[in-house]
Amino acid sequence: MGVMGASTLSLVLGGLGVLLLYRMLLRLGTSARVQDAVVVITGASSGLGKECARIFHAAGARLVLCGRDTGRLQEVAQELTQLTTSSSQGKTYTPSTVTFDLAKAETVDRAAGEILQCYGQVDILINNAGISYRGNILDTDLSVQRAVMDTNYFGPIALTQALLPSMVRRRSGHIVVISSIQGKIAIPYRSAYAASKHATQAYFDCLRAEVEHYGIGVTVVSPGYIQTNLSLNAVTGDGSKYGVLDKTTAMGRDPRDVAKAVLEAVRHRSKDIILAGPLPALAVYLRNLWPALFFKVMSLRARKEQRPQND
Ligand SMILES: NC(=O)C1=CN([C@@H]2O[C@H](COP(=O)(O)OP(=O)(O)OC[C@H]3O[C@@H](n4cnc5c(N)ncnc54)[C@H](OP(=O)(O)O)[C@@H]3O)[C@@H](O)[C@H]2O)C=CC1
Ligand SMILES: CCCCCCCCCCCCCCCC(=O)OCC(=O)COP(=O)(O)O
Repeated sequence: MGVMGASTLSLVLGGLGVLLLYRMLLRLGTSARVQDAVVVITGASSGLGKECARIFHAAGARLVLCGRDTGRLQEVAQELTQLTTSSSQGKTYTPSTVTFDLAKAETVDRAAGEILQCYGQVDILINNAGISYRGNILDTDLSVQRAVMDTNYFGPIALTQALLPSMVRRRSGHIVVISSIQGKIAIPYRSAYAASKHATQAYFDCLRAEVEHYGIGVTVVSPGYIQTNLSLNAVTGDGSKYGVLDKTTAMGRDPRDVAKAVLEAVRHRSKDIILAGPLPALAVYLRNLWPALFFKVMSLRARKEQRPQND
C-alpha cells in the first residue's frame, strides 16, 4: 500500500473512531433514569407485559400495572411486592394496579384518571397489551376486524391521548408501544392483526415527530415471535378463540430477553427497534426494496398454508 493509501485508511479509521465515541457519549448523555420513574404497563398480567413489570420493578420503577383481570394483576403485584427492597441504593416499590378493558373506549378515560391518581404523574407509558388473530379475510366478520383494531390500536391510542397532556405540561415523558414485525410486513391469514400493527406504527411515528419538542420520546418496538400465550388467546374469523399454542410462538424468544431489550430501549430513548432474527429482518428490507419479490413469496406462503393451522 502506498503512502497515500495508508494515510487515507488511517483518516477513515480515525473518523470512524470519532463517530463511535460521539455516539457513545450521546448515548451516555441521553440515558434516561428508570429508578423512581412512574411506569405504566398495559397487559401486565402475562407474557411480555409481566416480564416488563418484573424488569422495570427491579430497576426501581414505581409501577402501575394494567389489564382486564384484577386477580391476575394483583398476583403479579404481590409477587413483586415480595421482592420490594428499601435500601437507599436500588430502592424498589410496591406496584399499583388499574383494571380496565382497552377495547371499551369509554373505560379508558376513567382508567387514565385512576392511573394519574396513583403517583400524580406518568413518566413512561408502555402500551404492551394486545391480541392476535388467525383467519382468512373471506371468512372473517367485519366485527372481528373491528374488535382487533379496538384492542390493538384504538385502545392504546386512546390511553396515550388521555395521558399525553400531563406529559406535555411537564415537558417530559416517554411512550413505548409494543408493535410487531407484522407492523412492518403483512403476512397471510393475519389481516386484522397486521393491519392493527401497521396502524400502530404509523400513529406512533406521527406522534414522535409531533411531541419531540416537548421533550417526550416515542419508541416503537417490533418483535418477532415470543414465547407467550399470544397465539392461545388469538381470535379467529368468527370471533371464537383460536386456543392453539403455535410452534412459532413456542419456539419464539424468551420474553425476559425481549423485556430486557425494552428496558434498554427506554434507557437509550431509541426511536424504533426490531427484535427479530435475520429472516424477518430481511423480509422488512425486501418489502421496501423489492416489493414484487416479497409479494410473490407471500402469495406462495398463502397458497401453501391455504387453511390456517398450527404453523
Ligand atoms: N408473542 C409474540 O409472538 C409477539 C407478541 N407481540 C406483542 O406483544 C404484546 C404482548 O403480547 P404477549 O405477551 O405476547 O401476549 P399475552 O396474550 O401473553 O398477553 C397479552 C396481554 O394483553 C392484555 N389484554 C388483551 N386484551 C386486552 C384488552 N382488551 N384490554 C386490556 N388488556 C388486554 C392481556 O391481559 P388480560 O387478558 O389479563 O386483560 C395480557 O396481559 C402484544 O401487543 C403482542 O401483539 C409482538 C410480537 C410477537
Ligand atoms: C430470495 C429471498 C427470499 C427471502 C424471503 C423472506 C421472506 C420471509 C418471510 C418471513 C416472515 C416472517 C414473519 C414473522 C412474523 C412475526 O414474527 O410476527 C410476530 C408476531 O407478532 C407474532 O404474532 P402471531 O399471532 O402471528 O403469532
